[in-house]
Amino acid sequence: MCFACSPRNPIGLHLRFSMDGDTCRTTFTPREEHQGWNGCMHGGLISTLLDEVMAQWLWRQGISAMTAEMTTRFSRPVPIGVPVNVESRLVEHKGRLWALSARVILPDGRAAARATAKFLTVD
Ligand SMILES: CCCCCCCCCCCCCC(=O)SCCNC(=O)CCNC(=O)[C@H](O)C(C)(C)COP(=O)(O)OP(=O)(O)OC[C@H]1O[C@@H](n2cnc3c(N)ncnc32)[C@H](O)[C@@H]1OP(=O)(O)O
Repeated sequence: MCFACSPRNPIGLHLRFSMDGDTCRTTFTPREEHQGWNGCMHGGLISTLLDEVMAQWLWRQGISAMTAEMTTRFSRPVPIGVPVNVESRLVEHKGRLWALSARVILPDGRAAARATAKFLTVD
């Protein structure tokens, strides 16, 4: 029962994804229970959004892969109650290794966080 995407996980984020050309997208509005710093979404949960949108890009191409490495830059706070768009793209693919990038975008179009990650295909 995935914490990020399962509709049956009672404490999950219940994210829903779609492909838009070569981009995987989701939206999320953080609530009080997702707070870290006062009034802002917890950074670990922002990382979850970024990790999941990249994993889902792969899943939607029929690729089962686990996150092997991820780097996140938090540029601006994500305020509680404000909807954000989250998107990912493929950067590079070599053998079992897939490199992707992702962003969390505020309603004014500015990126609040960016990540790059390496995924390895698993059986
Ligand atoms: C019904 C709906 C279902 C929905 C499902 C939605 C799915 C989405 C859910 C997703 C949830 C969200 C996502 C999550 O939360 S995924 C969960 C978080 N991630 C993990 O738990 C992963 C833990 N790690 C592992 O299990 C293993 O380390 C893996 C499987 C990743 C690799 O262990 P494995 O034993 O298989 O491979 P290897 O170690 O021999 O390495 C093989 C080669 O790769 C090279 N290498 C390794 N690492 C790196 C690196 N960082 N940069 C560059 N290269 C790297 C390495 O040098 C070697 O190269 P070479 O020596 O052969 O040349």
